Amino acid sequence: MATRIRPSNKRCAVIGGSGFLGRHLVERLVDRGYAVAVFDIRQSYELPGVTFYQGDLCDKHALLVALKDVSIVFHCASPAPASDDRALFQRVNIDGTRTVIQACHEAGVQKLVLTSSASVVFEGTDIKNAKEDLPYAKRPIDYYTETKIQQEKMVLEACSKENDFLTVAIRPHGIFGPRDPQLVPILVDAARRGKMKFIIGDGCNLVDFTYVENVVHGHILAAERLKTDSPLCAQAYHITNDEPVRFWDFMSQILVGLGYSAPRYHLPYMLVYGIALLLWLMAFIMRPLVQIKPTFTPMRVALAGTHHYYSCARAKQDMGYQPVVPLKEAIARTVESYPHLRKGA
Ligand SMILES: NC(=O)C1=CN([C@@H]2O[C@H](COP(=O)(O)OP(=O)(O)OC[C@H]3O[C@@H](n4cnc5c(N)ncnc54)[C@H](O)[C@@H]3O)[C@@H](O)[C@H]2O)C=CC1
Ligand SMILES: CC(C)=CCC[C@@H](C)[C@H]1CC[C@H]2C3=C(CC[C@]12C)[C@@]1(C)CCC(=O)C[C@@H]1CC3
Repeated sequence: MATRIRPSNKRCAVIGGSGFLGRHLVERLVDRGYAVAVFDIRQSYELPGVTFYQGDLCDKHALLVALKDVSIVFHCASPAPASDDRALFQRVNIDGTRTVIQACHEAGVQKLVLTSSASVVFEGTDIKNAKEDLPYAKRPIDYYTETKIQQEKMVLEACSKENDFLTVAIRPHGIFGPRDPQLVPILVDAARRGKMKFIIGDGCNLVDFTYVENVVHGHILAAERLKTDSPLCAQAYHITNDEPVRFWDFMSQILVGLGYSAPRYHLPYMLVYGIALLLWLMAFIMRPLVQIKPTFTPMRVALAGTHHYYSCARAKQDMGYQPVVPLKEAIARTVESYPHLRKGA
């Protein structure tokens, strides 16, 4: 029988614990009796049982203070994909993750759980029910993804049974839920500016949107099942809701739930992609003179108009993963949690 960690004896750290996913993870860990250290460049809340350490993960000395007596580290810090800042992604996701690994070694941490991303294999074209053995994208869709690939490789390569340091990577996709600063706010902003009338393509493309509590569940299972003799060592796992949904149906359900109209008019995918590419090029050329942030980036159009959904069979098999909140319930909870974004609010 598999041995179970006794949470009350365990101290873990969540790097990026002030963020959307990180905070949900911290709350669940506290519920399960873990003592949690949060390490983040900002502190966004307070919670009994949680100690906050404010600092940059590129600073090993600051990290070492937070990792004292910690046996499990969850690394879910990253600059936001929308920042599109190559140097920042390189510094935090690559150099910073190397520093996290070094700090883990020096502090005697036994397990490192990385929040990677399913997009490490996405090149902007259809992905249907992909397993984890799909090769990394040769042409990643943006700098963020480029650095997530290198980050994942680095963490998995650091796994060493001899040195009693085990690592695993979780690849979520399209995380949503209460307090998410990205998905729902971007969507509502686009609706309020009259930009959510159109469906890109035929509207049939299937995508994984994953409720944050399911992603948290996957992380905690991974940490607790990661053992020297388990198949999880140095592996990556897709964690999804296991209910791929039409991208535009999902968007429509959120919009209608918040009182906005669902998109109705179809536009050809290639036309919109071409326009987005042109706008991106213009913004790039004019960068030295003026900073423009177009809503329609080629990356967003690709996300909105292609299939991208992933199999979580490996997580089911190796760690007994099953989503704990089904999609319908997850959408209802999410809509409920944004009263301030309702139409007319
Ligand atoms: N939101 C999504 O749909 C998906 C997210 N992910 C990954 O999940 C993780 C968490 O994402 P979210 O919670 O959505 O992002 P978030 O932006 O809400 O949280 C990231 C946290 O990292 C912190 N951080 C950033 N740079 C830091 C640094 N140099 N030192 C210390 N802390 C730093 C931020 O202050 C923030 O609190 C990220 O690694 C992201 O790549 C993966 C797939 C999908
Ligand atoms: C599944 C997955 C990886 C989701 C990531 C979340 C965001 C990338 C999406 C959240 C809101 C989406 C959105 C668009 C693209 C993708 C998102 C930013 C559009 C810009 C697509 C073109 C439109 O018609 C407007 C959309 C607004 C919302």
